[in-house]
Amino acid sequence: MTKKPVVIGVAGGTGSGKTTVARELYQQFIEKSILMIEQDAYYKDQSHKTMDERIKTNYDHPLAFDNDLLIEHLEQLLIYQTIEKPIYDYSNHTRAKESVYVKPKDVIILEGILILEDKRLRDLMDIKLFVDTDADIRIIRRLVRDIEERGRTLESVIEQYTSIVRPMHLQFIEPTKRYADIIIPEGGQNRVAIDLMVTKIRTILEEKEIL
Ligand SMILES: Nc1ncnc2c1ncn2[C@@H]1O[C@H](COP(=O)(O)OP(=O)(O)O)[C@@H](O)[C@H]1O
Ligand SMILES: Nc1ccn([C@@H]2O[C@H](COP(=O)(O)O)[C@@H](O)[C@H]2O)c(=O)n1
Repeated sequence: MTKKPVVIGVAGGTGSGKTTVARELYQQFIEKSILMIEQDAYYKDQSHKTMDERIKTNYDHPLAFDNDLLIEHLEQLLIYQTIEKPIYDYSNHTRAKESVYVKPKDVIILEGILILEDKRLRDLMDIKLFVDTDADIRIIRRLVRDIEERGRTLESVIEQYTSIVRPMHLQFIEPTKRYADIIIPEGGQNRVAIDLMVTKIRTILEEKEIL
């Protein structure tokens, strides 16, 4: 059997705890061979647009992402080739000038709001997770995070959430829950779900004779 990395998708709405879950899983396999890819790194480059145009962009629509590049990179990682992953700059709403070389590993964690929306991406995943957290908790978490880490104001987060993030979540993100193999309520604090996932990933790796 030809060796092939295991791909685990972690989807869910903004602030649901996707990154926290993905990092928990990452930590469990850090001694082995694991890497993490954030769909956010594949937001389309907007360096040719004005700041005003960038601020007004809908970042919660499937078309905001360069999934072609993301798929190309996943396919390279699946045949154990190194990729040059873009770095996203949330403060400037575009790709940073720098990128990062990512070496292939046996386990790939792919995390992002719309990773289950694109069938081509779903077809590349061995396990699909959806982190399910109530909208009130998600917006509180997002408010704090976007102000502390993404250079936003209270007013801008509220305006973006009500006009774009919420309706796009209902239209595009929530419906992808149906594609998940496992739905994880409350994310990173859900020890039972994390432990189950770790056991499952180990089994897959053993079956593939990777561990
Ligand atoms: N279970 C939790 N309890 C409290 N805060 C949390 C929890 N999970 C995540 N957070 C915090 O909420 C914010 C968003 O979490 P994150 O994992 O980045 O979500 P996502 O990647 O889905 O947007 C972060 O600041 C994180 O530290
Ligand atoms: N320039 C940008 C790009 C994205 N966003 C928001 O990020 C959210 C996705 O990231 P999470 O870590 O929260 O899953 C998404 O809801 C976009 O609205 C942004 O605000 N600005």
